[in-house]
Amino acid sequence: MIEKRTPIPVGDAVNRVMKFAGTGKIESVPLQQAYGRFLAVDLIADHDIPAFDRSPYDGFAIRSEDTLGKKRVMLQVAGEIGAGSLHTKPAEPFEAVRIMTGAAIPKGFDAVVMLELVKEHTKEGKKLIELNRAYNKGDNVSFKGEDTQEGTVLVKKGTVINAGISALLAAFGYHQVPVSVKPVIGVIATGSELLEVEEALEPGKIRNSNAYMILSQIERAGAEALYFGKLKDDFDSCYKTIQKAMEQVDLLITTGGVSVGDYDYLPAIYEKLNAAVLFNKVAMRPGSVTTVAEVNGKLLFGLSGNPSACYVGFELFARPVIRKSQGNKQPHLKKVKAVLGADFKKANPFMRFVRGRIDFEEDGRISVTPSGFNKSSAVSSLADADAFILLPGGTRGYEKGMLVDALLLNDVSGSEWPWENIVPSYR
Ligand SMILES: Nc1nc2c(c(=O)[nH]1)N[C@H]1C(S)=C(S)[C@@H](COP(=O)(O)OP(=O)(O)OC[C@H]3O[C@@H](n4cnc5c(N)ncnc54)[C@H](O)[C@@H]3O)O[C@H]1N2
Ligand code: MOO
Ligand SMILES: [Mg+2]
Repeated sequence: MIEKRTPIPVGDAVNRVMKFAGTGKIESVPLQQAYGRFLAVDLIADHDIPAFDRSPYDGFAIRSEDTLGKKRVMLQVAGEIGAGSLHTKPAEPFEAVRIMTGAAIPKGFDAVVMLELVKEHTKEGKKLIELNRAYNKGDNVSFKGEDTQEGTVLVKKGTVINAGISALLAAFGYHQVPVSVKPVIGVIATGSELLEVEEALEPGKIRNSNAYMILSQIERAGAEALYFGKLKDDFDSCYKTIQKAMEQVDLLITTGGVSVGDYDYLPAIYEKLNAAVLFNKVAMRPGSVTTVAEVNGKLLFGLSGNPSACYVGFELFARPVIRKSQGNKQPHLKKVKAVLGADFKKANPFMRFVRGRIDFEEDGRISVTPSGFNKSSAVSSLADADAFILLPGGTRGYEKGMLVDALLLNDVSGSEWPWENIVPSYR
């Protein structure tokens, strides 16, 4: 008798898995290696930016009171400073200092005149400038703290470090950056039909594409992959390799062998490992066979052998665990509204995650169109997919032009649990 599996809703399955997302350790890495990592502390401004009033232009620092109510005024140039240099001589009435962009406004001066608005003269070996209007205090000054003020929380712990955050880390002196240690994710492909990438095709065999797909997905999710190779559908060798691999990783992903076929050994392996199966059937397409089990607090993901199902299973269940374990507060795929670019007239009781491509239309709308052959076994449509078209299960199909939800695959900002209140647009 074939074992009967009870499908659970996607949301319930995600919640079950997320309970086991650990909290990772912290390490310190050189700033140049911090891009893409998860920041492990709040980044708080410990000084104002700018830290001093400075000139936004190449020109002259002046005392605005010397120009008050005047249409024409001559000032004597008392010095010259580039960015990084200081002018420390006390300011005298009717003096100006030639100043470059970024240089600190010298004490006693309170406005800047752009070089282009000044006429320069020399009289008895002295440099003079002529202004043709009055200036107010603060004219053309970049003020201390105008960008950000001391004490401001600029970036929250758990955020993925982007180029802008790298700039802030540098600005606040983070030569070494505290980041979450990347979890190590093991990958094992199972299947007697699998050939190595470099092997020639043989009748009935296929090349192992899932492993390399998952290795890339692990990298995109922000973890470290450890590849254990491919295995034949053989209970003993699969059991031994999985058991040993579990000791070396934080989380293990297998592909294939989780369904009900004669050579689908993963269910029996979970049993022998004394693993608690969190679920072995999810009400979704593709990826309904996705199984997750837990041994001694470590998760074992049994992703489907079918490439599209495997891909979807990773993004829905493994990605958020990887991100949450690094302190990220928005570990799930970001959800946006998009106009459906194709018909899905056949109703399906399960929630569908169709691989799609996002386009920004000229009228400002976002559209999402299937990226190709749409079966669980499809591999070609994954190449062009940058979103999942989320089609809730129900008794009706979907038509081109309807507003649907799409989950973004390349976005790093992510989302808190995004599957609340998903209502098909025809309701
Ligand atoms: N009687 C039933 N049969 C099947 C059911 C079911 O409920 N009852 N579920 C189907 C669904 S849905 C899926 S999805 C697949 C899942 O199968 P497995 O996870 O057990 O995977 P395999 O049987 O090992 O392989 C399935 C398919 O994928 C190809 N494959 C496997 N590994 C790779 C790889 N590394 N790279 C590329 N392609 C791979 C494999 O050759 C098979 O074609 O079961 C259905 N059957
Ligand atoms: O797990 Mo299967 O992918 O539903 O086709
Ligand atoms: Mg199978």
